[in-house]
Amino acid sequence: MHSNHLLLEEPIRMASILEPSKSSFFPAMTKIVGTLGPRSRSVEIISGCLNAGMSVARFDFSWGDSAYHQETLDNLRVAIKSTKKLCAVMLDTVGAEMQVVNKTEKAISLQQDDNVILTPDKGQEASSQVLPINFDGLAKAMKKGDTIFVGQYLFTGSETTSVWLEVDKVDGDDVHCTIKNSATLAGALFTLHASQIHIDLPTLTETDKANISTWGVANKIDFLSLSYTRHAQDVREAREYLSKVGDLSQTQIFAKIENVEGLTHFDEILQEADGIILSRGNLGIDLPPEKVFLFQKAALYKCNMAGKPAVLTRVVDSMTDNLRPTRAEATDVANAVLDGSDAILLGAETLRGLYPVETISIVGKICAEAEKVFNQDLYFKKTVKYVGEPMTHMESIASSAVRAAIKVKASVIICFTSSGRAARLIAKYRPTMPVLSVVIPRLKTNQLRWSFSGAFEARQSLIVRGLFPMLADPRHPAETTSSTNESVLKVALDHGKASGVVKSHDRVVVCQKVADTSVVKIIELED
Ligand SMILES: Nc1ncnc2c1ncn2[C@@H]1O[C@H](COP(=O)(O)OP(=O)(O)O)[C@@H](O)[C@H]1O
Ligand SMILES: C=C(OP(=O)(O)O)C(=O)O
Ligand SMILES: [K+]
Ligand SMILES: [Mg+2]
Repeated sequence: MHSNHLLLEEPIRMASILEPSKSSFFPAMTKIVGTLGPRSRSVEIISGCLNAGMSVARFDFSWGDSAYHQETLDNLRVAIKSTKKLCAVMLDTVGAEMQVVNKTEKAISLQQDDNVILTPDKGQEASSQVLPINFDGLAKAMKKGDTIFVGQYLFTGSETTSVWLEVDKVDGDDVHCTIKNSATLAGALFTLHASQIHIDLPTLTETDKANISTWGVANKIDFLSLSYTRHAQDVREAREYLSKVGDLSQTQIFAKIENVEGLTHFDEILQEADGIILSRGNLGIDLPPEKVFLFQKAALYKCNMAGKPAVLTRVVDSMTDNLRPTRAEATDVANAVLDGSDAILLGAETLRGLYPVETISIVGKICAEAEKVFNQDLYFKKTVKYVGEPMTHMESIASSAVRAAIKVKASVIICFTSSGRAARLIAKYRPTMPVLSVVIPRLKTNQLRWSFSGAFEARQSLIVRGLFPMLADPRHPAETTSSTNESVLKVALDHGKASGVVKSHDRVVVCQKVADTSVVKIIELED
């Protein structure tokens, strides 16, 4: 797949664009996070999603209760077993999300130029005249002329179920608005977005804490997607909560940047978080449209240089109802890869869309094409320069492994790792070939019982571009003697051969520790 590496910066023979791509053992190096919901919760559909390339399943607690999500997760577990595809689990919080309280779930018609009142009085029934909301402080935050957006949960922006409101006046706790476009609010949940204001709701709400301490702990979630992260302190608090709530000290926190407040504090949030979700759904409304791309490019660059995974949302909204993306969407997915995304997160497309499996498959195909023309050479130089000298030993080993693998046209890099850190560092240099991260379990104790580490670390690499985890047999102790190293390497190579990623006579770069010394070695396979 990497031998015919093209560069956009060099003249491409136009006819070569038409040449079909060779199929690979995995759909793409870029990962796909799928939100599971009504349209994607049967074992059959989830299996389809896994086979199409979904490697992280997102459970969004803005919607549905924990029993509902548990049923979906149980189905996911069955699908993982039968497809033999690994998949990590992400719990997405509600956070500081404003919602319309519509207990009867009756459809509500709103007419352009009519008036509607937003009230925190949840006792009132939702109607064309009044929309009760879950937030007391809206009136304090709004003034005449401000805009408010009300949309169906995971609104796509192209549907007739979303409205723009303009604030006329604030009256006590109520906000009086003029409706700017006619729409019918139909569906289970409507969220509200008020442009560029501070919403005085906690980032981790009581509901979120309850969901994490029950569902999250019971299911040992790999990732917490922290909605509406606005400050580094939000991440610190979430981390503290995870460590005291049960066995979740290993859960990684992905900060969702969804508004201008989070954007303003991006650098400090990135330092605290394990990864970033660029939530273009909400952020795309909070920012002027002409600025969205700039945030995307700047944020992805920062994540890349920090070596932390970046996930981009809302790429193929129109596929919620259609089998093909628009041209703009198809191009957007490719640009996300060229800009440095690790993963693409699908929301409405998989949750309530008509074509969850097809969407994953098409997004994967676009990513794979973009990866082929990603200017690795330029990226590598930028990264090395950014890191500066003297490099840490590990950084130097990781970058050298990638460079060697490219120079000898290795088909794969095999990286031994226990914490996952070494593999992530290699991924940071964006090798053009897959990295098999061989996670060596470590025996650990919490003073009550013994267990092996490794499962979290293996699943958490499922969100990093280019990393493909493999959990080594715990009977191989994590001692770095040459005989244990050799036997694990043999298993890894057999695994690589069985899955088709390595063939006879291929070159393979191996990154491991022998005794106390980190080594990068190049091996040439025989038959
Ligand atoms: N159990 C192991 N056996 C052999 N080599 C290992 C093992 N764990 C890590 N390494 C290698 O040791 C070096 C240091 O990795 P380090 O980042 O300290 O480990 P980890 O990835 O577990 O955090 C890397 O070259 C890595 O590939
Ligand atoms: C993914 C997003 O958020 P959510 O789906 O949680 O509303 C987004 O805003 O892009
Ligand atoms: K959410
Ligand atoms: Mg959002």
